[in-house]
Amino acid sequence: MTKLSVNINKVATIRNARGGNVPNVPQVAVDCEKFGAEGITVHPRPDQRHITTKDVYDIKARIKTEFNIEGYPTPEFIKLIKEIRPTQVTLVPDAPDAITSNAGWDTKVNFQFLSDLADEFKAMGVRTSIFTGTDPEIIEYAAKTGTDRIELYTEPYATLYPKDPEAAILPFIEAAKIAKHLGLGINAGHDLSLENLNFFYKNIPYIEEVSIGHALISDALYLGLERTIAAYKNCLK
Ligand SMILES: CC(=O)[C@@H](O)[C@H](O)COP(=O)(O)O
Ligand SMILES: NCC(=O)COP(=O)(O)O
Repeated sequence: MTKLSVNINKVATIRNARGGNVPNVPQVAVDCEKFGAEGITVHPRPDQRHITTKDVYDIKARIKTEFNIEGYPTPEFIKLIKEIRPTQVTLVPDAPDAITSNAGWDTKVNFQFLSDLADEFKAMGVRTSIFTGTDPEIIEYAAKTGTDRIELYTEPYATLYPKDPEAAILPFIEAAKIAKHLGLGINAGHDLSLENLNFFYKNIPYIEEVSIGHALISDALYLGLERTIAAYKNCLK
């Protein structure tokens, strides 16, 4: 079964536009769970432009499913993970001013850094996932760090999918096979949508979790959150 973790960054973007508490971000997290989400994902960024540090504590206090916190492992981020102890930490190599995540780690170059972090998070009982592309060598080095999982960066899949679905999925099928063979759990995310999710799932049904935010929250403007989450879960069958 592939779990759906709803990324609620964009809900915080709307809230922050006015500086008040509308929409109420932790309440939206609770409601996503009520509507069937099997996890909540947030990606607090250094400029706190959407999810704030306070949101992370407030969400942790309210949700009952899996909490996935994504981010670049600065000392502040590592401290947050130590205090919150989420279900999963996803390490992402974003520069502080990145508009959004735009690449996976070079796990060869950053091997020692990532290995030390995987040790540290695993010792505190937090599942670790490393954001990667599909290059086999990158995945081999990810496995050597001792990480529990990788998260495949699916933007290249989403971009090519409308033109050539078979070509778009091929590197992901190969990458997932290698990761599975190496004993890694596999997550996926970035730009997954109602248009491209089912094809991804059908080709790699053993993906453990997809985290989806931008398209899902956009769809919810038309369909409402409850129908939207049901529609996304329907793509994972
Ligand atoms: C790690 C990843 O793929 C991202 O999709 C991310 O969590 C989204 O971040 P933004 O919502 O800030 O674009
Ligand atoms: N890890 C990917 C994520 O959480 C959401 O990415 P997106 O759906 O907002 O592109």
